[in-house]
Amino acid sequence: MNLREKYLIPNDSIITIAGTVGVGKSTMTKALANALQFKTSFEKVDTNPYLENFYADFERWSFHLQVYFLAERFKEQKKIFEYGGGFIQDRSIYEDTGIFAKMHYENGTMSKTDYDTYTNLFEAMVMTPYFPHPDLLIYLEGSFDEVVDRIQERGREMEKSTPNSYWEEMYNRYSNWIDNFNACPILRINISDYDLMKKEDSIEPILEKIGHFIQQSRRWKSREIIK
Ligand SMILES: Nc1ncnc2c1ncn2[C@@H]1O[C@H](COP(=O)(O)OP(=O)(O)O)[C@@H](O)[C@H]1O
Ligand SMILES: Nc1ncnc2c1ncn2[C@H]1C[C@H](O)[C@@H](COP(=O)(O)O)O1
Repeated sequence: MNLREKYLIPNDSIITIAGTVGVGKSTMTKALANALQFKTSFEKVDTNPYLENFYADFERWSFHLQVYFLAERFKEQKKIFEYGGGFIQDRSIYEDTGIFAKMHYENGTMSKTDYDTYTNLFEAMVMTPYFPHPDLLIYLEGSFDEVVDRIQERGREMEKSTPNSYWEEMYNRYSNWIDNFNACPILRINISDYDLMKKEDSIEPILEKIGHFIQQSRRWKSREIIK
């Protein structure tokens, strides 16, 4: 019996990993996909044509970057839909609007006109049959110091040279955002409760929780349909 069967995780599940920059989403995405033999949907950082410019000048590039991310994420959503699930997704589309676009608008680094255009586009794209909401959003959380250490350790120059106040504001916004998030079921995991680097089998308790959550939420959904 493989791990997916052992923990009763349906093979058409869609699991999204959310959390602030550097918290460990990509690492978790790889580990879960590997354990479950699922496909992955990653954020492409190296080939993003706007990201470096954006970090150098938020005001000039924030709208361009948001539209780029939205288009990329929408293509990924469409792919997940066409495959019929069985995916682990690195970061949710909800974070683009709920964290990044909002933060830049509220800080004055995205104009109201651009923010309204972006929000209209987001709403038009999300209200389509191509948009499968995930079965589960896994929210990774840890202390601010741990997160900043990981950003430094990973070593992307554009992030290392961004002031800590940017990461701190993002960290606080994430905490408020997740407390009010209700678009799909959430499983919160603290990064100090597992260590995928040193203990490979620390994925198993996470798989157990995922199986439990998805079973429960699918039972709920089928009850709602019967009603
Ligand atoms: N469980 C872990 N223990 C220790 N270091 C980790 C762990 N998960 C991720 N890291 C390290 O933290 C950094 C950021 O991880 P990454 O998965 O790229 O984060 P994200 O995708 O959330 O930005 C990387 O250097 C990675 O090797
Ligand atoms: N929607 C976004 N707006 C601005 N910046 C974003 C957005 N989504 C991701 N990013 C940035 C943040 C990081 O520098 C890289 C990759 O994120 P990570 O959390 O490391 O996967 O892109």
